[in-house]
Formats: sequence, C-alpha cells, structure tokens
Amino acid sequence: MTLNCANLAARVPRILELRRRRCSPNLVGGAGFFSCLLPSTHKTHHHSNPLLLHCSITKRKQSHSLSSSSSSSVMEDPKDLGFSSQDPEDYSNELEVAVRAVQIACFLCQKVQESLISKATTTHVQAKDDNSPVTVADWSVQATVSWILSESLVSRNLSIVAEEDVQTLSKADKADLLEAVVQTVNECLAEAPRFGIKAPGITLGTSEVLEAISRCNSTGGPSGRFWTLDPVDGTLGFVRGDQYAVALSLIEDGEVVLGVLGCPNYPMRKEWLGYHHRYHRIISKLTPSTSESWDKGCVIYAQRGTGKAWMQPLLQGHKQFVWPNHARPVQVSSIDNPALATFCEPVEKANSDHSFTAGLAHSVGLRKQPLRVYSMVKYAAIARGDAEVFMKFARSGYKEKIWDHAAGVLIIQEAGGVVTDAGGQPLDFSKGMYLEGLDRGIIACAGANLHDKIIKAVDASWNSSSL
Ligand SMILES: Nc1ncnc2c1ncn2[C@@H]1O[C@H](COP(=O)(O)O)[C@@H](OP(=O)(O)O)[C@H]1O
Ligand SMILES: [Mg+2]
Repeated sequence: MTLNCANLAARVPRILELRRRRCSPNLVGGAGFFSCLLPSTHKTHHHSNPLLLHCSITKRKQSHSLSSSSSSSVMEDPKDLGFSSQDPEDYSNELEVAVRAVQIACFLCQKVQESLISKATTTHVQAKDDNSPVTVADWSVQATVSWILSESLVSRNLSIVAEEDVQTLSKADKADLLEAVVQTVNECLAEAPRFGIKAPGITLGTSEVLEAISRCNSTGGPSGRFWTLDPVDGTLGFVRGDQYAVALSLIEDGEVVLGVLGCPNYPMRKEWLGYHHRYHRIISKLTPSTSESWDKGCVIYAQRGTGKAWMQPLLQGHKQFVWPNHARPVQVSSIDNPALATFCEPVEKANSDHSFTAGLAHSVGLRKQPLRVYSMVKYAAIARGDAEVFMKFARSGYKEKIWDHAAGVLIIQEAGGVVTDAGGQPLDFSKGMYLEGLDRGIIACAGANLHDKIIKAVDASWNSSSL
C-alpha cells in the first residue's frame, strides 16, 4: 500500500494542521543547549500535589503569535496555543511529575552505568529468558518511577504497563541482587527532594520495592488511562556504556497523550552521536565537565495536541531542579532531500534487517552511512532535528511492545514529524502490550516527503526481501 501526501493528510490531519501552524523551522540549531531563551511573562498556577515540593507550574502568557520564530524557556499553557475549553485535557500536573520522575531515573542510571563500567562488574547484569540483558538499573528505575507516580498522582487509579517483573528478583539465589536494587532505589529516592519530589518518610523495605515493581502489571488496552514505562530501553547499549533511554508515556483511550524520554548520554553536539562510545568516554575524561563541547544528557517531552516538543538538560551536580529547568522547544529537521538526510536504525542486526534498510536507503537516494544507535534515542534524534529518518524492520513474528515506541512516537509527531508502520498507518497503542496489526516495520521521518518516498520503496522491494 502506498502513501501519498493526500492520503497522509487524510490519515494524520492533526499532524499536518500543526505543521501549518508551527513556528519557524529553524529553531533547532547546532547552538548550545541554553541558547534561544527569551525573557517571558509568567503566571503561576498553584496545585495541590502532595508529593511535589515545588508546588507551582509556571505558564507563559501568550506574548507572541504562533507564527513567531521566538523560542521560550517555559512551558506553554495548551490554552495559549489556541485550544478551546473542550480541547485536550490539562495534563500539566502529570507531565511535570513524569519529567521529574524521568530526571531522577536518569540520575539513577548514570550512577549504575558508571559503576558497571568502572568496576567492570557483570554481577548485576542478568540474562532474561530471551537472553537479553537486564540490570539493577532496570528494576531500580521501574520501582522508583512506579513509587513516584503512585505517591504523586493519588487522585487517579494508577495503571502502569512496564517491561520488568519480579520473577528473577524474587528467587532465593538472587538475594544479593534484590538487596542491590533496594539499596539503589533508596539511595536514589534520598536525592528526590533535589528534583522537587518528596523522599519516602522512611527507607523503603524489600517488600515495598517488590510491590512497586510488580504494581506495573497492567496490560494496557483500548480504554482508560495507563502509563507505559521502559525503565532502561536499549539495555545492551546501557551495559556497553553507550546510548540508552528511559521512556515514560501516558496513554488515554488508546492514544498517547504524554511522552517523556530521558537520554542520559545524548551528546549536545549532534555529530558526536555517531562516534563510538569508547571514544566518547575518552573525550569526556579529557574535557572538563563544564565545557560546552561535552555537555550531554537531556529529557525530551511532549503533550499531544500542543504542536510542540521540549528538551531540558539533565540536572547537573548538586543543583536544585526548578521547573521547567531551562526547557526549550525542539523541532524536526527541514531537510527533505534524501541525499542530505541522515537515517538511523538499531545497532543490532537481530533487531532490524540492515540489508533490507540498506536497499531501501539506496532506492530512495539516502546517501549517508546509517547512524546506528541503541534505544529510543533514535526517536529523540529525529525530534531534535539531528536525523531525518528512522526505520526498523524486525524479523517476521517479532511483536513490538508499546513501551518501546509510545513516548518517542508522540514526541516526533509533536515536533512536526510523521511516524507510521510500513503501510502508512499510525501505530496502534490500544491493543494491549503489543503493537498488534503493525504492518511490516516502523518508519519515522522528519517530513511527509521523505516518508512518502520510503513507504513507496518498501512496497516496491518487499516481495523480493527475505523478511
Ligand atoms: N528480535 C528483536 N527484534 C526487534 N526488536 C527487539 C528484538 N529483541 C528485542 N528488541 C527490542 O529492541 C529494543 C532495543 O532497541 P534497539 O535495538 O533500537 O536498541 C529492546 O528494548 P530493551 O533494551 O528495553 O529490551 C527490545 O524491546
Ligand atoms: Mg525497550
């Protein structure tokens, strides 16, 4: 099935509508993270979240039109973006809690990754039944985020679909591992006040940590509200000291409404994304941490229907998190010439057929070497305008999980991009834990032109492929 601009418009009218209304396409540049910040007028809305220490959400009065090329360091009220009172529900409280939780999760992952690498220990890396790795960080992040969400969002029944379960951790011979998880969670939550989240009154015990992990046992579905969490997406990248992501999304009645992606190793200079991780580590040791040239790590997030995606740095050193933590808007690239476009894909051949995507790249005129990156950092790269195409074609029979895509898909869409399956249909998050009905593969692009070309190329070469 092919997709041209007309039927894309029919399928994803909201994306195109937002593109028409969007700001100047040049907001994302190679400049430093904190550039483009404009002074703005603020109003403060107090809310009564018991767990947020800093009980204010800062919103900006509409001070310039949407067609302005100005950027801002603050969250915008969806109502300021021209929605009426019937427009999307106000998710600002959930968004703020989710971003803080992901910041804390990134802090936790950085500590665990440093210790894994510096001690060259494999004790805390386990193999799952499918032989994929799982670490102390996976369980600890799941417990921490689950605990923060359940304590912070008391007004709603909390439902979370997440990657890890407690089976391995609960085995008698895994007592050391469980102890390491409990300790990691408590050390991390002790730092929560720095992120504006109240720490537990007393240290969490083993049963509370296990309960927080196993609470994430929802299976999703077509109705109601649930979160998806991939505590450490790209665990292979994580254990290798490379790229990985923390991915949190909120899904309501089958639609992703919030997406938050923490990317602790994302380099602020996009050209570093393609360098080998060992090189990164050598350079980061040689470069003072204050140096602009080696700033890394960000949290990217978006709310459905706002037409904007935001990026903020990870909290550095011993600083206090102040919402919105210097957030600035990000936007997809305006490059639509395949010869100039960068295409990214999974590092592992087992996760996506590199020879099939090489054939597609050749037939649509993508000339650059593929950028192979672990995890949903690839979605972040498209949303930030650092790459233009992401393709994933898993082996036949593999079922994609919703937590591996939900946050990234929404962020790309709100940043102005297009994400569909290889038949041009939107990904369906309403069918439970898996992206049931996914047609062949996933294609995310900065714009409709590139997307259209790739969809046509898939159709042309599919029958002769081995997939
Ligand atoms: N055989 C397979 N085919 C496709 N995707 C797979 C796979 N095995 C695992 N994955 C998914 O690919 C994710 C990693 O993505 P990438 O290859 O882009 O780095 C894994 O996430 P986890 O690391 O969270 O398990 C896992 O969900
Ligand atoms: Mg994953």
